[in-house]
Amino acid sequence: MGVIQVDGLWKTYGDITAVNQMNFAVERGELYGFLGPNGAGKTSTIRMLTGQLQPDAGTVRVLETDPTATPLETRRRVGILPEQQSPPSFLTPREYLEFVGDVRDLDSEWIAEQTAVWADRLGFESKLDTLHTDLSRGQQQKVMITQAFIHEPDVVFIDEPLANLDPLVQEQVKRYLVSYAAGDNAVFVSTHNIDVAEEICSRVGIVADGRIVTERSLQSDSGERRDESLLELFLERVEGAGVRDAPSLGRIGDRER
Ligand SMILES: Nc1ncnc2c1ncn2[C@@H]1O[C@H](COP(=O)(O)OP(=O)(O)OP(=O)(O)O)[C@@H](O)[C@H]1O
Repeated sequence: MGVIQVDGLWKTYGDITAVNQMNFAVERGELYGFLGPNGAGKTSTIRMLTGQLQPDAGTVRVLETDPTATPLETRRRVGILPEQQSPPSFLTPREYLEFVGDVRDLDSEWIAEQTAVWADRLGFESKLDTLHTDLSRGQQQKVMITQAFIHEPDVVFIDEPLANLDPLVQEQVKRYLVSYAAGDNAVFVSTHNIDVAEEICSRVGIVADGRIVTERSLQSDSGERRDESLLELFLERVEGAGVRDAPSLGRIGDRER
């Protein structure tokens, strides 16, 4: 069984089927990219994997916990960087990371040390005692990345990890994600950035209309990365699934062929 195991997952909102018989598994050591057009069901899936949303059917296991039955246990053991979320405006990064450490029962000295390590790594030392409301979007994203990793979880879920980051920090974060997964952890990244997925992911699942339409390993057996374009595969599979929200993809794909 994978550290993330999804079988027959199903979620509807009224008449809309957001997740439709989704199946996949992620193993330790993988940096798994979850790719799909707008409305494909990625956020709904992540929310069910992290105990924030109840499925209508199917089973989900994360580190052998059941996030639908014991969401707090799952959330204690994983890191989560949700889509477009900011740290609380009325706290500073130091206060917020202390709070995160408290919630996770971590030693306060250790959290203080880790806060310094992460502030140095991502370059927000000078902002540690500034209210989040006075930080830029990118500086807030650095704090959100820190809270997802600070307790060294075995599994991390990240929605658009590089949003708002400058190119230098993007490179650092990409390298960190690769090395973190390689350290016998699993990193699950939802992104629209196909180039980044192709660069850092060891495997991707392409989602369309609420299900995985294809999976691809991005490393050959010899460990070399493959030559075929992930963008081409994405366009072909998403169009093949007849996705409602992607009417212009054919034109983009035709131009590139
Ligand atoms: N709370 C909700 N109520 C009703 N419909 C919803 C709700 N949340 C999502 N949906 C619908 O479910 C479908 C899947 O949405 P979801 O947010 O999971 O997609 P996504 O792949 O994360 O999209 P994006 O890439 O645009 O963030 C969409 O059609 C969306 O409109």
